[in-house]
Amino acid sequence: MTDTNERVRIVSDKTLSDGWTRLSGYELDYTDRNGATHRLHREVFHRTPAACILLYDAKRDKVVLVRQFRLPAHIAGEPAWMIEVPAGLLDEDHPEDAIRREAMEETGYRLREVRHLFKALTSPGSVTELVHFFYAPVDLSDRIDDGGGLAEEHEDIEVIELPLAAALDMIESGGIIDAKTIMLLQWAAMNVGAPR
Ligand SMILES: Nc1nc2c(ncn2[C@@H]2O[C@H](COP(=O)(O)OP(=O)(O)O[C@H]3O[C@H](CO)[C@@H](O)[C@H](O)[C@@H]3O)[C@@H](O)[C@H]2O)c(=O)[nH]1
Ligand SMILES: [Mg+2]
Repeated sequence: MTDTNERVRIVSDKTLSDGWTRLSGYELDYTDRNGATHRLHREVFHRTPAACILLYDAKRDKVVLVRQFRLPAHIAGEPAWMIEVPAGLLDEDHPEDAIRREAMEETGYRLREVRHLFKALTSPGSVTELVHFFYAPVDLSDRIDDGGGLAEEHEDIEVIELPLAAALDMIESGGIIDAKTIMLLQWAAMNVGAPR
């Protein structure tokens, strides 16, 4: 197998925008599978890593989800108060520490056992964002706070508890259109939920 790094030489990296997310314009020399080298221009959004989690109460057969306004969904013409699994940026923390913090801030659940499932690049053609996926079993006694997000960041997060089957149905009906949420609900259907 060819060392793919030998096929890629970054020639330059120019910052095109440096707001909440840095946008770079790269020039690179890319050698294709036939051995021909081409100078390419590619733009990359530098997002930092994130984590998300499926909270599942097996006794009640319910998943714990959050609903919040997402401007990019609004701009894309999709329903913008999106139903998602709890998620957040790592902010330099270890992924498990970060997801415990985010679960508490957004849902008020204090997690006991947390399982790392897998990681995924959410949009690898243009964005560096790597998301760590977690699962935690919960029950009602773990909910020690209201959640709702951080007031100082103007987070306005509603906690929604749904039967797993109802959440799965919302994927098909278009009520849930967030990719990481769809992935975790489908993982649950395959691994922990009651057979449908
Ligand atoms: N989008 C955006 N958010 C901003 C900005 N400035 C500040 N924020 C704030 O940054 C915070 C991020 O909250 P987190 O809970 O850490 O992240 P998240 O928004 O839930 O992000 C997760 O889900 C996204 C959508 O799937 C992912 O894109 C993201 O990587 C992560 O997984 C929010 O309070 C948001 O208001 C901005 O310019 N743009
Ligand atoms: Mg969040």
